[in-house]
Amino acid sequence: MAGRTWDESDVRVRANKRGSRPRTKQRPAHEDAVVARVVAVDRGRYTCVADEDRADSRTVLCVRAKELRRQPIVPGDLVGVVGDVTGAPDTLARIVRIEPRTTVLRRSADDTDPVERVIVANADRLVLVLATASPTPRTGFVDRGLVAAWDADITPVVCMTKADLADPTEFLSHLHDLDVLTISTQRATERGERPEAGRHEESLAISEESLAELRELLDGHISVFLGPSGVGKSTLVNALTGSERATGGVNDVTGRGRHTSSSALALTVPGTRPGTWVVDTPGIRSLGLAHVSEENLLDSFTDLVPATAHCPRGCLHTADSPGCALDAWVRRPEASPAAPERLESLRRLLAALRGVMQGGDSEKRLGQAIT
Ligand SMILES: Nc1nc2c(ncn2[C@@H]2O[C@H](COP(=O)(O)OP(=O)(O)OP(=O)(O)O)[C@@H](O)[C@H]2O)c(=O)[nH]1
Ligand SMILES: [Zn+2]
Repeated sequence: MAGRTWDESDVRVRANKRGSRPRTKQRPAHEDAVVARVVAVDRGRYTCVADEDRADSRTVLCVRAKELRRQPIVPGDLVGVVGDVTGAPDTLARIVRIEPRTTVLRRSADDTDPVERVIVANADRLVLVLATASPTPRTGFVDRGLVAAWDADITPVVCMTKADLADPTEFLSHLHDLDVLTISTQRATERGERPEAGRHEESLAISEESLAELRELLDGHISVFLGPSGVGKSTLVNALTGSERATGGVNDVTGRGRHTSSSALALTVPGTRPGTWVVDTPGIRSLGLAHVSEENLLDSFTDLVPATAHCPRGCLHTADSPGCALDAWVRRPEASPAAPERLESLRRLLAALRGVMQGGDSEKRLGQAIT
């Protein structure tokens, strides 16, 4: 079929007798649609898993119905699908409806494209992956990720990889005063040991204890993994999902040589219950925050918020704001040792957001400031 362009008219629409969608008055059309989870999007083709929580769950390749116009459909979305939903080879079904989303993870503007994009729908965990060492973990990445997660009503998790190389405790103390789930993972072999002879570095094994803990944390959730380059994110995702991102999985379905590098991909996690998904975000190293309001930004620094009650009215909370109560707050004897650094993070992010609002080269500035 190479070279041929499919469109909706190619689809033979056939009533589906096993439609599992509840019938409601609001949706008279497509009563026979089955509910499917979007797992990958590639040039107008949507790879979906129909009936994800049933024994007969299957992968169905879809196009979108014209009536959906240009509404984004992203991994994590639950959609109503009609047509041939058997998932048999060479079939193509049609997405006719996008179910209401519980959450939306956005990525805002980079400097060449001012449009804010939805990356993942319905995620309820944002796993910020950092390494204890090589590369050195940066608090700015975490602070920024926490803002993005809380702004989107998603529970953040900080995952420190390579615990075999260094002790994650000190870095994690940065999160001391915050309501954040943390976990650390490490390789299976002993510290300093070299990979087995003939074994490629990339196939490094993650310890079974680490994986069991992670599976428990992810069970029943839709979790987006995000991390700077080299932290071991792919190693983890591959170990959890059993997929080799660059080569396998969806490609069997879409028939593409390689998954498009910048889009997200939802993968199942063997050993967890149905409905558990890990969303890998290749190519996305950090989240722009241009869409986050200043108020939400401040609110996500829950450890610092109480101090602002003592600020003068209209305080901008910058280092040179007269009477800003934050400086004294982070130096209280009972404040966490990480507090001054958190304040710096907050001020960097505020400055970046304000730069954006004044019409600056947003993502670039945010990127330079934070990542
Ligand atoms: N010591 C140690 N090394 C690890 C661990 N996890 C991953 N690595 C190594 O870290 C390197 C980077 O791992 P990747 O999984 O490719 O990292 P990534 O975050 O996906 O980075 P990109 O491929 O740039 O996106 C590889 O050489 C891995 O073998 C770990 O727990 N301990
Ligand atoms: Zn202030």
